[in-house]
Amino acid sequence: MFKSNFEKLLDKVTSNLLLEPDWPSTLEICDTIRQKDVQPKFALNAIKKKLTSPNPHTAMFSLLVLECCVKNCGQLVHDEVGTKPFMEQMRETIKTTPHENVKNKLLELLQTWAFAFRAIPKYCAVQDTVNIMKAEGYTFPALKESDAMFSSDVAPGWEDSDCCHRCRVKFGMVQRKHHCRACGQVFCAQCSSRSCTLPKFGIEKPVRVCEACYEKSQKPQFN
Ligand SMILES: O=P(O)(O)O[C@@H]1[C@H](O)[C@H](OP(=O)(O)O)[C@@H](O)[C@H](O)[C@H]1O
Ligand SMILES: [Zn+2]
Ligand SMILES: [Zn+2]
Repeated sequence: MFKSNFEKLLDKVTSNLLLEPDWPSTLEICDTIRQKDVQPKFALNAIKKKLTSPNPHTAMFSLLVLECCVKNCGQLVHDEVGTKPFMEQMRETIKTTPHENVKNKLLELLQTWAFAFRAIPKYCAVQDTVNIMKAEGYTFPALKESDAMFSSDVAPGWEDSDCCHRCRVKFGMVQRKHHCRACGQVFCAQCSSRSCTLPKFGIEKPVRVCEACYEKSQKPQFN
């Protein structure tokens, strides 16, 4: 029977023959969702089905796929995961899974998502679910705030101007233009002499940024 690229990839990364996660294929799954080769609802239902597998590897690997999709596919996936029905199914899985590591990982994920979505009212079902489960006596692991950084954004396009966005010096033969990769504005060399990584844009190597964006990068912050 015909299997889409997404389904083939999902079978591959949740195979009980895998000894460790197949991250390249897992990220490829995120790409199929982001470029809309597969509907998020369909993809998440397929992942949820694998989550209830009696095989511990399949169940755990499908949970890692879910984690990766929430981190990398942005609103496309958040709009499904942040709903009451999805949260009900996660609660049910925690209550019924025979796999202790799956239960613990799912508790960790619910808490991370609740923190990441704390300022987004439409996803309040996540925090509500955490609150209900705490009231039911479930203990959640310590929150690792760094896990709550989702890189679903892309870096902004570059602006143009005849003067520096920060100090207003005019550009010319000597005073050259430079662009901040974080805000896309144009600056003189002195106002954009810093560099840093931009994980939220998937930029893992240090790139040129302006003073203001550099200062912001030094403080913890989430979307
Ligand atoms: O080398 P120049 O001729 O000044 O050209 C500038 C550099 O390529 C800058 O790269 P950078 O931001 O990495 O410095 C770029 O941001 C500007 O838009 C260009 O005008
Ligand atoms: Zn300047
Ligand atoms: Zn900037």
